[in-house]
Amino acid sequence: MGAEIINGKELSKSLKGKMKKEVSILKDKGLIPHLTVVLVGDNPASKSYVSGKEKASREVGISSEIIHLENSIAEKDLLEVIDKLNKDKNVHGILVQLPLPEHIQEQHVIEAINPAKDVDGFHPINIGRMMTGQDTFLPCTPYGIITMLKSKNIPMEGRHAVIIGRSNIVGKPIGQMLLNEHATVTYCHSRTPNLKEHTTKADILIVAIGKANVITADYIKEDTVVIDVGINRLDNGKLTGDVHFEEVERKAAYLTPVPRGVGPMTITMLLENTIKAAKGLTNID
Ligand SMILES: Nc1nc(=O)c2c([nH]1)NC[C@@H]1CN(c3ccc(C(=O)N[C@@H](CCC(=O)O)C(=O)O)cc3)C=[N+]21
Repeated sequence: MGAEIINGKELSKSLKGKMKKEVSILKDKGLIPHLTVVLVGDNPASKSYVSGKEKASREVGISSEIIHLENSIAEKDLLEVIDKLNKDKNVHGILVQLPLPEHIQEQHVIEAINPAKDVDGFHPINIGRMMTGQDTFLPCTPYGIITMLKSKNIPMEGRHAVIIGRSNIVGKPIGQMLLNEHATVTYCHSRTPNLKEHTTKADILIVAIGKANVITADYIKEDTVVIDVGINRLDNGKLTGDVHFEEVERKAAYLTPVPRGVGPMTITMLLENTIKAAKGLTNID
């Protein structure tokens, strides 16, 4: 037995193949989707994610550009850069890599992006549209998770989804999106007493804690679908998730690996959102 592994890297590959065809049709019509990524400072993890986004864009024929700014840039100067991109007709998608330096308020930056170009889906207008079930840019990581579940025809309707983590970019939105798919949703977080009491009732368990290997087999019942959103770099340089893979693999029905799980899907959904932005399909002004 053992869990079926949902390989995000392979699923990404097949989705990117389809997108490549779509982009080439758009190009024939004179429309080249363009993504601008704004990177502030020299955080090594951010740099590596940004180059992953650039590589994936290239693979499907999306034109992408990185604007690299000094760590010391003033908030008002960053907002000016965003304003220029908002006004540039050739820029369809804008992504400001997070986290930002401490002297910059992330929320100011997120709210400065034109919602019609907000391919991260972080703008309050897009969050509101997502919560009310309207067509919009869905945040990439949760969108990737839903896409992984659908790729395996895993039912969500009436299932009990338990989420560990309540960040604005993963925990909160994945709960809302699962609710839109008619799941019953429980949110857990760092102040939840008796975490196990909740996780052992989950049909679908979304783990976004940010601590290596904490979810062991005793946290789940048999046949749970376990989605590991954690990315932890160990001292030996290896990447690992929040889920103890070997233990949970023996008990779960499905499990996503780290690496090659949710991470690559996050980038792939960003490409989907960029194509959507280029086509101007969201009815956002
Ligand atoms: N505005 C903004 N939008 C984001 O979407 C965003 C962000 N800021 N800040 C940071 C997080 C993190 N994130 C990841 C993307 C790809 C992988 C990924 O491809 N991971 C590979 C491994 C990559 C490696 O080896 O380092 C994998 O899991 O297989 C991981 C993490 C996007 N984020």
